[in-house]
Amino acid sequence: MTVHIGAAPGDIAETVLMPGDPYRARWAAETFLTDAKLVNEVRGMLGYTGFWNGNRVTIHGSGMGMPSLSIYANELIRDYGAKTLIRIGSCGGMQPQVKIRDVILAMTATSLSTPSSGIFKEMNFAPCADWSLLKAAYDATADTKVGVHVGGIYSSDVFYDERPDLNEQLTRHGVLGVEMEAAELYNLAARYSVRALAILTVSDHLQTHEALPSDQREKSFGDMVEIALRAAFPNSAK
Ligand SMILES: O=P(O)(O)O[C@H]1O[C@H](CO)[C@@H](O)[C@H]1O
Ligand SMILES: O=c1cc[nH]c(=O)[nH]1
Repeated sequence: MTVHIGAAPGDIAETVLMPGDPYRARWAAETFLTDAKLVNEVRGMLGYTGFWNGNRVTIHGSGMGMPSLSIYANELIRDYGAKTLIRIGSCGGMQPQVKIRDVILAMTATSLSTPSSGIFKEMNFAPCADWSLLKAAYDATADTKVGVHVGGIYSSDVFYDERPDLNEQLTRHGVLGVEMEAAELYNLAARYSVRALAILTVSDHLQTHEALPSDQREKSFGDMVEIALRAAFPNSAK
């Protein structure tokens, strides 16, 4: 047990899928895993461990924002031995070719600040995805019908943004979408020599102002979960 995770030692798999929303964790575990067991519910942050095609996997919420993600990712890596962490999140589209429900594989994540900014100080560290996971995820999209984009995203500290000028510059520089956790996940993965990738489904669009309702953000992102599982276990027969 840690301060924020009630799981017993050994209850967490080496591969962890991390949605921001704990109810998305429950939905994904119930939909994709066999023998899924609830291993954490401290503060309502649900975590489940079960099997996908015989492979042991945990699906655990991160909460919203990098400070929250940092707590869970630190404890999962340092106390429970997680080795592969894949964020399965929602994001806002920032380019015209990025459509609602498309999937983004985040190669890198720009940020204004992260919980690691205090360590990096004046350095502009470039957090990036694990190449083997990114490639496996891209390969896994070959059979999907959803639109897929690979590139940079923006990890914002805020959802209600008062700096439209920043979004303008990010869009101008090809950033595909905005969310709130990936940059710190990539920082922590680099620090502790584990693998990380953020896979995001576009839930709303900053230019068209289309938006999916919250129940669909919780329960309808099956393509993304399937891509994440196939990326984590590329040799597993489907
Ligand atoms: O859908 P999740 O994974 O929570 O991700 C996105 O949604 C939340 C904001 O609504 C933030 O956590 C953002 O990163
Ligand atoms: O952080 C987020 C997540 C989804 N959509 C957004 O616009 N921002």
